[in-house]
Amino acid sequence: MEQLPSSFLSRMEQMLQEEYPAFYKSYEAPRKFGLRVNTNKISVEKFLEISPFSLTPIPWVSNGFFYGEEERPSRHPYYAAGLYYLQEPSAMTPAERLEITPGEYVLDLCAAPGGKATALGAKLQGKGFLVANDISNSRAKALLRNLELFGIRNSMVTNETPGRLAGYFPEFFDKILVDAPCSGEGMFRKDPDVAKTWDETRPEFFGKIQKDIIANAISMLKPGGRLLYSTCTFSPVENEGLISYVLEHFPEMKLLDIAPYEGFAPGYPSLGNNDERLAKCVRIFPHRMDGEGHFLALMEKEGTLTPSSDRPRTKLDKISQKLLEDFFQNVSAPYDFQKMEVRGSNVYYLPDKDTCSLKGIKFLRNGLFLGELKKNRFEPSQPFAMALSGEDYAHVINLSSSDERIARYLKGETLLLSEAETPAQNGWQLVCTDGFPLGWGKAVGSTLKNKYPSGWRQMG
Ligand SMILES: C[S@@+](CC[C@H](N)C(=O)[O-])C[C@H]1O[C@@H](n2cnc3c(N)ncnc32)[C@H](O)[C@@H]1O
Repeated sequence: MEQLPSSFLSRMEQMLQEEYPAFYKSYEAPRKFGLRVNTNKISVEKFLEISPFSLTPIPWVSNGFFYGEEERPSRHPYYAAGLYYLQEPSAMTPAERLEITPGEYVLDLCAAPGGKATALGAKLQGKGFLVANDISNSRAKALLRNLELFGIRNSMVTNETPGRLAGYFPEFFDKILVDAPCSGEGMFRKDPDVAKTWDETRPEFFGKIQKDIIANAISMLKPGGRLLYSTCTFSPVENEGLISYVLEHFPEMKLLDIAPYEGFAPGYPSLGNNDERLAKCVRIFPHRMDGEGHFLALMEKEGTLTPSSDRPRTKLDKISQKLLEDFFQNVSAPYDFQKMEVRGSNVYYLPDKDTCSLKGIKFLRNGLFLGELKKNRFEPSQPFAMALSGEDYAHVINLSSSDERIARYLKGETLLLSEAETPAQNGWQLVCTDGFPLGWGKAVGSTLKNKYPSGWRQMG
């Protein structure tokens, strides 16, 4: 274990008192590795039937599993098929404890690289609207990739400050997750570099940013809507202190109980403004359960929730409609042409949401990028392949996950098909592994031209 900052340790000793030796000792234990099943693509039961990994359930997360350090799930074809996300177990808790009903409008305000946004998107099951925002452009790109890999089709990825975003979405969302930038004290075991860059001023520094973020988040929450605030740090000012600020300045916000787990510890009223309600918050400590460290507070805004609507409202020109109809003859999944929008030559499938002006908003993607209209044809995109299931497209090349050609496909190589695999008709093929889409290929006889985009390829 790296040397931990002494002022951090003495603060933890004061906070934990007789529990402190167990907390300190937990840093000698190896870190825990977690995998979260993408229920947008596969049920937990079905995944367990096909999983090649040795998995143990994470008891407080319905679709989360521990895996051993020796396993390499990021190298398996199922990773490229978007069947799971690799995530530190305690970091799975915030999205798990924010209940989502398909059809709701959901915001993940500090979303990159998407550990929690992918979970929220999966819970929406393709219905409603997810805005996944991050202030950092480079991190927002990684966020978009993860949402695409997960096959989330009803999301918008924005790259805004919370203040500007609030101007577009006043009292708009049913649910909001604020997984705030923080001093990261819960990451010291997982990532020793965080401990090296930490200093005593970090909690105060982040505390100020968090106040601005939460105030804007509250303004975007519908009356009756729910907001979950989380951090991966132990410092009081960023946790109970921040929630005390909310209770004092936003009387319309009340704290709710969080679905219990025996390893959770309650928030400490004495570390905030002594308001007893702070005990409804949850603290995750590494000596009490198999997670690195987190803080959660679930709040509701006074009022009655009004349902979100889902009006489709686009109209395609005749030529685009014809080219899309030709391609979609082979797609059995229900895609509604009234939700397709052409921008330049690109075609997008828009999320189910009410019309509101988004003029000037900085975004990377609104809806699912379906593909491109060329002169006399439609070319499907990689994110579209990831949003389909193996049964959704008429022409499939299905390779076993143990087939050596999968690694070559993911590197962008042309593949040779056996006689039995060669399709009767040339053209677009959905390349799958064990029935789960990886991307597109184009068959010309027994040759499968590779359409896996260069930006998605795996090197080495
Ligand atoms: C804890 S990380 C989010 C992790 C993410 N929720 C996940 O599960 O993968 C916090 C994020 O907040 C972003 N951030 C930093 N300052 C911000 C600000 N002032 N407003 C909004 N987001 C901010 C960072 O770029 C970072 O991606």
